[in-house]
Amino acid sequence: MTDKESFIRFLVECNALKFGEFQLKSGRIAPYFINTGMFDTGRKITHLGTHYAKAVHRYFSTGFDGIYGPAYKGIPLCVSTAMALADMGHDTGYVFNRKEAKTYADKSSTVGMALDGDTRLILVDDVITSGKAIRESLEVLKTSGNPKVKGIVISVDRQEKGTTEKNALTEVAQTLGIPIFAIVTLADITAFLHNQEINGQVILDDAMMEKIKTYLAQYGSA
Ligand SMILES: O=P(O)(O)OC[C@H]1O[C@H](OP(=O)(O)OP(=O)(O)O)[C@H](O)[C@@H]1O
Ligand SMILES: O=C(O)c1cc(=O)[nH]c(=O)[nH]1
Repeated sequence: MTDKESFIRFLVECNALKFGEFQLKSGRIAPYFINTGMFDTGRKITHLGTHYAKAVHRYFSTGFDGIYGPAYKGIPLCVSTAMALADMGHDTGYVFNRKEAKTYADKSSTVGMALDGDTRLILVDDVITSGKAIRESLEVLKTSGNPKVKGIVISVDRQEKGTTEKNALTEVAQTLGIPIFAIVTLADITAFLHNQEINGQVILDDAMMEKIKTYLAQYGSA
């Protein structure tokens, strides 16, 4: 089994990949959803952090000072990635933002390592759909020391349109000049799961595959 296949299997076994009908942040109604909140035990989040740490190391080596995870789902992602990187011999910082402003004691809008204009971060997030969340999370940093974001690693590129017809990941990478890498794409997921039995069950059958194709006809952009 390839690394990508074992990651997809892990998504399925933790129920982090669901098929059905879901409203997304962008307002799109999608036939599938990735919920990294389902990595809800120490073992699962450790395993997830290891996948992210390997990807961060593969694409960015040690050229960064910390891992930034946008709230909320990015919080366990940045912590578990930093822990896994430390286990791999690269002790690095981590930081996440507050979604709501805090008005007393430590009022800063980020929690974790100190940030300044020389800090080099890697942003980790769960998925990219339209790219809105990633753009918003980069804005937050401008008023929090203005660190440099050297790259972005996500679990799944849903391979959808951004603000134009272009793929959201490519659009964000090009307009912001930040390289983005996904552990897997939707195409990897469908290629592996279509009519494939996992623990005795096919979760992506022909009918669901048709729904995904219909959705992609409207929002897809590979
Ligand atoms: O590319 P986009 O169209 O922006 O969509 C993807 C984003 O939407 C969700 O964020 P949300 O703020 O809903 O996440 P949370 O559950 O972590 O608070 C998800 O965690 C991604 O970050
Ligand atoms: O676009 C979204 O809002 C979204 C998609 C997805 O697969 N998972 C998620 O948490 N959010």
